[in-house]
Amino acid sequence: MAENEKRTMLERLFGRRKDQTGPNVADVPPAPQADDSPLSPIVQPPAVADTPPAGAAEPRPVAETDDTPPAPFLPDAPRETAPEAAAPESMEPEPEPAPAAPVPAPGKPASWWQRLTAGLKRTSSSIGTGITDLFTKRKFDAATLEELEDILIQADLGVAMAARVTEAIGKGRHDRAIDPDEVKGVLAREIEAVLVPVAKPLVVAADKKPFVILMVGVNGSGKTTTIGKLAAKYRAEGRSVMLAAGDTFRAAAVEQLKVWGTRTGATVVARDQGADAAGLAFDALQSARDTGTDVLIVDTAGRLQNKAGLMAELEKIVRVMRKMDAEAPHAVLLVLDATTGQNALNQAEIFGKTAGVTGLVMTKLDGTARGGILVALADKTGLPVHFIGVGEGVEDLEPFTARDFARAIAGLDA
Ligand SMILES: Nc1nc2c(ncn2[C@@H]2O[C@H](COP(=O)(O)OP(=O)(O)OP(=O)(O)O)[C@@H](O)[C@H]2O)c(=O)[nH]1
Repeated sequence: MAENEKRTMLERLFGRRKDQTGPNVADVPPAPQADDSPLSPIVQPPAVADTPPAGAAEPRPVAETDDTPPAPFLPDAPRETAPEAAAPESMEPEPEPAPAAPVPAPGKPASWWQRLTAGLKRTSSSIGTGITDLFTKRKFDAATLEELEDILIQADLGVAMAARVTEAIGKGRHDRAIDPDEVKGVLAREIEAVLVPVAKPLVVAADKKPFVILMVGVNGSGKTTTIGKLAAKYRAEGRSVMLAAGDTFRAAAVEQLKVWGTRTGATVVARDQGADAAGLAFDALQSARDTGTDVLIVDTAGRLQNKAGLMAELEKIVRVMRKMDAEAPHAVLLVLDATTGQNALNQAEIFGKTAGVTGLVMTKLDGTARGGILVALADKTGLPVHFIGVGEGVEDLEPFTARDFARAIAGLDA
């Protein structure tokens, strides 16, 4: 790639003003006011006691939907083609999409490795096929190195990371024929080395009851879906779970959470649209304490009238919960949509500074050829990555493991 092209790419990737990214930037103030509206009646799970016990083989909520094709993205989900369209600026309620329900995809492979590789297929074929094409019947020289770097940049590994990996691959291999699998092997090792320090499980401490998880992220990033997947996971482990519908900005988000509550056997605490999210979180925490609930997961709005309003609301939620439990929330998970590409870096920076993010969940890795963004994130932020989402189904969320991810995106076997 020519120098000027690379500069243009650098500017495109990193040169944007911060205020052009993130949830909203308009400077229109009023944050939602506290209200006294009572908690809506707690939505009781249908038959929590009948829910499959720990270790139940299939946590899929609706087995009979197995033949249903995956639901399309909600209309407001950020797309790969329009990564900057993170959040419109209006306070007007958007048209209500049908609540996204957990949708097991038809004929999904059973093992995690198969699901992971299937989910990361777009990224791995872009990198893997690119490398195979590049190195078949060609020697390793400056031109192939440049092309390799381009392949990695296109997969969103980031310019700095791509340059580092390319350099490592090039070491001692100049002017000799090289097997594409050797290149993929070095690539996987380099990526794994970056990912190992951030691949940390989310430990639900048994002595924190409830263990409070606050979910943050821009609208459409997959917060509510991830909450549903987490609820299913914890319920399958035999824990009691309460969900607080803190995205009071969007009525459909509350409905969506209730669907997940019903399907996973988690209790849902909700209020009317526009209610004070911090008050709701406080009451949910109280209720979770009173009922001896193991895990409380608090949803939040991804879109408010502006970025400052959103951050103020998140700060208030944390402040208010700490009045009852000085250590709450015990985890603040930032949900990032992989299809937004480099914009995820800006979101990590903004939410990391203001919301006290303790870990990341990256969703929609199945919807992009640029899954390398997770490597760039690990490299730049060092934030722990707890889970990745590789599909809309309830089973498509798994703990993040460095080696598996690195080998999968390099297009190698387990
Ligand atoms: N393909 C794919 N789709 C996903 C994944 N995670 C979530 N989605 C879809 O992304 C869309 C948006 O997800 P939501 O969970 O509603 O996102 P949100 O962050 O709660 O959005 P708001 O409620 O608007 O703040 C839904 O259609 C989900 O099914 C994933 O890992 N892969």
